[in-house]
Amino acid sequence: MADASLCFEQVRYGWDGAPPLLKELSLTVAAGECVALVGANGAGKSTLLRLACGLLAPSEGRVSVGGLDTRNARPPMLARVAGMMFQEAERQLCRGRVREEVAFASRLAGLPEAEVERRTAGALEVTSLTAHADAHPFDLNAGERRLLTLAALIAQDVPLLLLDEPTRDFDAAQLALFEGWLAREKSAGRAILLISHDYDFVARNCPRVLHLAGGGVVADGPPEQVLHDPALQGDSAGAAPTLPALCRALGLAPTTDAACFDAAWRAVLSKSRGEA
Ligand SMILES: Nc1ncnc2c1ncn2[C@@H]1O[C@H](COP(=O)(O)OP(=O)(O)OP(=O)(O)O)[C@@H](O)[C@H]1O
Repeated sequence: MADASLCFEQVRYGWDGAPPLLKELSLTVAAGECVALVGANGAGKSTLLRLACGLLAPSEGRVSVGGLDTRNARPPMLARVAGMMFQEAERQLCRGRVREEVAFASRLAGLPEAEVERRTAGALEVTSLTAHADAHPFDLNAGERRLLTLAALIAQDVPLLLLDEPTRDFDAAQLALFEGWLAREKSAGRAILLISHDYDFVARNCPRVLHLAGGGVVADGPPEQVLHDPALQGDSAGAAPTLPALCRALGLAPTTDAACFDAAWRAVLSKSRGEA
């Protein structure tokens, strides 16, 4: 897989007329990492993702993807390295048929038609959308529309994926499908930076979490650590993940792993039975 690294160096960015939203922000995401970006509403998470894919350019500092400086690289070059899923799926849908939407980026990249069709069929299958291939994207339900944006990214086959609240429209079956796909992509070495307010989802799927606040990354670590930062609990739309919260309430070491929790709790129970 091509170089998937993402690097922010001392990045500053402010929307027109507003005070700087991001200030001297530095971070890296390496190939094979699945990193969650969390923080309060308005902290600048979506803005950061747009900077990461080159839709926005930093006022100061440097953003690079796969070694390309986003300020200098041409959009077709960036599109070979990074793909983005927007927070509102419908905002990025631009074709009148599901299969056309999935094929769009590969066609734009000038791939041979046989390859475009192979990728499109594969992506529709992975996302369980084959039966909807000839539907209009706006005739899909919200979760299917979200899966359609995922299918388009799968067909684009880029090493770095930027996903803005990817799970927000999913029902339980769609979420399970998405988490299965995510696990396979992680082991294939794809780099993923995703925004989520669902901390249970983050705890299950992202070994590294970045907390964005005050224009910078204020915490960077495993979910057990970052998602329990009192500062995050105070200002975020999310809620502490259930399992570590339960561990804390029961006086156990926090874990996001159900089997570890089960073993620790059984040990406590058998100890208390022995003492009784
Ligand atoms: N297109 C825009 N034009 C001008 N200002 C914008 C634009 N998009 C975002 N902003 C400003 O940037 C701030 C941060 O927005 P952003 O969407 O990056 O935050 P966020 O952390 O992703 O929030 P949320 O969790 O609610 O999605 C907003 O409060 C808004 O004032």
